[in-house]
Amino acid sequence: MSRVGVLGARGKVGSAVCAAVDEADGLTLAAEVDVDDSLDLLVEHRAQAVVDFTHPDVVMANLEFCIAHGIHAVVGTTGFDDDRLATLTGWLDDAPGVGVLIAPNFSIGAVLMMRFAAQAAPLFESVEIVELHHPTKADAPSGTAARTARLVAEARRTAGSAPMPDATSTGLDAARGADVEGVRVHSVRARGLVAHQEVVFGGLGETLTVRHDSLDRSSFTPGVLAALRSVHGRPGLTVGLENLLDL
Ligand SMILES: NC(=O)C1=CN([C@@H]2O[C@H](COP(=O)(O)OP(=O)(O)OC[C@H]3O[C@@H](n4cnc5c(N)ncnc54)[C@H](OP(=O)(O)O)[C@@H]3O)[C@@H](O)[C@H]2O)C=CC1
Ligand SMILES: O=C(O)C1=N[C@H](C(=O)O)C[C@H](O)C1
Repeated sequence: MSRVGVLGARGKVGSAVCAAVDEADGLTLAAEVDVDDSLDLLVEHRAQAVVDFTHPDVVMANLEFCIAHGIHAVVGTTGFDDDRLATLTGWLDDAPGVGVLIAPNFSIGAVLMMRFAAQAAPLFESVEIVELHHPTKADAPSGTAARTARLVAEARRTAGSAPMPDATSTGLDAARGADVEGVRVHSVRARGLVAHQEVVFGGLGETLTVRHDSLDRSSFTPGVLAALRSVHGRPGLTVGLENLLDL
């Protein structure tokens, strides 16, 4: 039986996670923490693991506290670059036995979308990513899109792919999207959307579009519960839900 604290408990995903933990066998919802609540609640309520769906600006301070107090963490909050991951690894080196699992996306469909995109990447001349989200999202591009772009870029580098064709020589700033390791990423924000992504591949006389849609935030909770059930057995840093799946 693991006692779970949820950080960002009143947020869009955090509230869905609280409900899922509350109903899950073998997990107890021990603490619900949101903005302006003290992290000491986690210690007072003897949380053994936390789930963090807060904000990129606060997630590092949350994790520093948890690791220092020997609390495992399952993290959905975005904003993890190489510097942040290196800092986390340093903290974890000083806290043997503590596990932190970060996933840019906890939905099974998104994990498969990233995997399929990486598989297709060396086989097409062109690839661009379009991510579409609700307008209350703080970060652009999304963590999922950034991760997909890096996986695609790595697959193309490994295969020795030629540069993508693109004759653009004039245009408005940002019209061609953000450049993530040479892969163009376009971010759409619109009311009504939840979380969606298309990876568009182009080859001679054909295109392939790999698309994933999270239609409801319940899409993230099975992955979060699976991570909670395994994080205590994975000391150190794990990045990506795919590490828990037999793909
Ligand atoms: N990896 C994944 O599968 C997914 C990741 N995400 C990511 O998760 C994060 C949260 O997303 P979402 O739920 O949509 O956002 P919300 O804004 O709906 O929820 C975040 C919650 O955290 C609260 N909060 C802010 N600061 C703190 C703090 N220091 N301690 C505790 N709680 C705090 C916010 O309060 P207030 O509003 O008052 O600031 C809010 O209630 C984002 O980074 C998002 O990109 C989202 C979906 C899936
Ligand atoms: O903010 C969101 O909503 C989401 N954030 C994550 C991201 O940035 O990739 C995961 C999913 O796209 C939903």
